[in-house]
Order: sequence, then structure tokens, then C-alpha cells
Amino acid sequence: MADRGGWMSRRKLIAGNWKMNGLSGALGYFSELAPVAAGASADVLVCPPATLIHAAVQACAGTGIRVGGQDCHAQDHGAYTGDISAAMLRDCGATHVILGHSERRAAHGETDGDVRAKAVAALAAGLVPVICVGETLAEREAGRAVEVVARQLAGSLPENSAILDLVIAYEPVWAIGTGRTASAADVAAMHAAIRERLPDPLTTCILYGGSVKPGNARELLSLADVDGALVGGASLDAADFSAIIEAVSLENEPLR
Ligand SMILES: O=C[C@H](O)COP(=O)(O)O
Repeated sequence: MADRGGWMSRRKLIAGNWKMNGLSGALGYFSELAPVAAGASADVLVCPPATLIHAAVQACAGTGIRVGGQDCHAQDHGAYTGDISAAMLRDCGATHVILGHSERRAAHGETDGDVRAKAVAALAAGLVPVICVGETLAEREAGRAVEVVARQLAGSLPENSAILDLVIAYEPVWAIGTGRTASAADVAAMHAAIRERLPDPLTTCILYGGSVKPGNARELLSLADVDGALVGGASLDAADFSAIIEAVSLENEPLR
């Protein structure tokens, strides 16, 4: 939080989610991103696949770019083949972890309760959870978008979240990877609805995700309750992701 002349404002966060993309040859990306992040008006986070987190942390040393995971287990350690704990992410230098992404809710059956347990584990390990919520197209068309997101929030946030450092990402499922972005009015309305349901509305950062591109970032990032973006496809290209980061500093300039 920054106090600008009596108005409290949240510093924006531009986060990239590489999903299941990226081999070791992709690490040159960070050399391209570093000068942009250094001059940015926003914090920059990149969440590569788990196999690249350690190398990405090393590549980002001294750049200010933060590196996060895309999921973690709720347990600290144990017989959970294929899983990764929050402590392991922290141990290799991650600062954040995305939790409850709709792709994990859909493909891995993650419930709000699972997401909450993972968020508790992440916080205990010293990670900032980026908790994803969002309605399906059918839910939106049925007029249930706010109800669905409110239920996800109520079930996914740790109970004492008023005093915790966490980030919310609103990602309408129908806008993810489709090229179809929610309208500015819909995003603004949902972010306001989310904010009024947060235990700590003043300090909690709410990101928008869903087909954020260089061409629409400026409009989305200028909305009052939008504190940044969670970017999927466009974060894979350093030039596109850089343009989205740079849109933050342009957000207050008049649209031409
Ligand atoms: O985590 C990122 C979101 O799923 C958005 O992905 P997208 O920008 O490819 O639509």
C-alpha cells in the first residue's frame, strides 16, 4: 500500500502464468524482461513450470522479478507422489504460488476447501497465495456470476485472511485462453463485488485474468478495483508481457 496524498492505493502486480509451457531454453526470456521490470510501475511475477523455478530464480537475481509456483500441496511433506509442497517452492526461491486456478479446479477436482488448505500451507511456508476465482459461461448467463465467485471466495480464503498477505485473481473461465475478454463494465462490477466481500478490502490486491493482451491491458488496468493482471498466453512472449507491464505506467494517460 502507498499513501498518495491521503488516498491509499495498492501497487499493481503483473503476473505471468506459463502453465505447462517452457523448457530450459526459455530462460533467455528473463534477460529481455529484466530492463522492463526495472523501470516498471508495477511488481512483476512470473510463474513458470515447477521444473524451471529454481533456474528462473537464479536468472532473476537482482532484477526485482519475482518467481512463483502454479500450485502446491496442502501438506508440508510426505507420500504424495508427483506433488510439490509450499515449503519446497519457498526453498527454491519462489515468493508466490497460484492456487485454485480454474484449470486445476476442473481437471484435478480441486474444491474450495482444497484451495483454502493449500493457501494455509502457502502462508505458513512464507509464500503469498494468488487465489483464483471465476465463474463459467453457463453461470454468468444464468445471472449467477457474483454468487458463484462469492461462494468461491468464502470457501477458499483462509479464515484469518484479514491479516494475511494474499492476492485474489478474478478469472472468468470463459475468458481464459479464448481471446474473449470480459467487458470493462463486467470486470469493474465483479472486482467491486469481490472487494466488498474481502476481510481486508483496502490492502488486498485483486488481479484480472482472461485473455489479457497488450491491446486491452491499458483499459483493464485502469479500472478502479483492478490491481493488476494474471496473464497466461501473452506472458509466454517477453515482448507481449513487457507491453502489458508497461501499460501500467500508461494507465493514467488519456486514451487516444
Ligand atoms: O492464469 C492465467 C489465466 O488462465 C489467463 O490465461 P490467458 O491469458 O491465456 O487467457
